[in-house]
Amino acid sequence: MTLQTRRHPIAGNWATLLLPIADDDSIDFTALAREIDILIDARVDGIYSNGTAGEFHNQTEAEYDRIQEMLAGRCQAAGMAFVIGACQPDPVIMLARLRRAVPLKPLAIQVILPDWWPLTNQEAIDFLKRVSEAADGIPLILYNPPHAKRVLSPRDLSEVCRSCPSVVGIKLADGDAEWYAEARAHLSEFSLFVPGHHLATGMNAGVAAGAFSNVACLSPQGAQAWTDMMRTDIEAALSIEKRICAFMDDHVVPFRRDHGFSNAALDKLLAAIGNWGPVGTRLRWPYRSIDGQNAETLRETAHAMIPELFAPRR
Ligand SMILES: CC(=O)N[C@H]1[C@H]([C@H](O)[C@H](O)CO)O[C@](O)(C(=O)O)C[C@@H]1O
Repeated sequence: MTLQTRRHPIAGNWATLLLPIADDDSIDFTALAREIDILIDARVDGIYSNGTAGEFHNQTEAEYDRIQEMLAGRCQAAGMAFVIGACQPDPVIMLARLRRAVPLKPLAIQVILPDWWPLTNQEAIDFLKRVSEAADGIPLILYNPPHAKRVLSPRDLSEVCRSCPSVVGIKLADGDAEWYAEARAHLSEFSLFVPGHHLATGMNAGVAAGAFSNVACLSPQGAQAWTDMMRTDIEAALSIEKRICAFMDDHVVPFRRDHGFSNAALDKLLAAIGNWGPVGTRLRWPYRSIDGQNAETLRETAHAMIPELFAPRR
């Protein structure tokens, strides 16, 4: 694979699977199947499992298998692109999850760097090399979230990923103008995935290929229309982004900043505000969930601030 060809066509608006959790803390697989079908009908660019919002860090191996088989089966039947998250803080479990994802033939597999003791760059390279071999030709996306034990700079990411040709994309948090300049300098050969609410900025900067997106949590179909708009009218998309960011800053981020809720709790709140499918706000023990009543209150605010995300499909 040459530097020019590594940028994989995988791009655009990716909707995350959020786990419907029943009162007894079990996963409601009937609701999960319905959720997948709704996302397929929303005609998003793709669906992915087991990001942070999909609570990959809090499920059994049997549950992991059942989620991935359900996603793969329904997406393949509908011709919908899908990505599997094999992410797990423990490298041995992560490698085993990846091996079980390979036969399901996802478009790509997401992994994180092992996340208990932080890896050196050389250890990260060794990890990605073994993972690449096990992936058997399926492209990899490295997920380096802002809350990782080690958040790598664009320069370090380039050093780590360059020698592993299977790594075609990186999902990360973006930053200021200096970060964008560094990303342009070091990471142009990779497909970069930025936070959903910064996608127009990332695309306008020529840096982002897409997002595994919190905006899709709020409205899968609205996020898709907004993403499509970026290709035809970036100025209009940027102006919508300003209002999305204002909504997040004023009404969603305070749950984390002031009350300590997790990112997954925020993403589930967004889905409950959007009210598009059978996803409640409940997270699995021991994580705290945001009371669903907040979604009822914030729905009107979201519709007033960003009506474009809730407009019926044209
Ligand atoms: C703000 C935002 O878009 N958050 C999204 C993040 C970011 O894309 C990622 O952390 C890179 O910053 O990915 C997820 O957590 C995920 O993996 O489940 C979904 C979540 O909605």
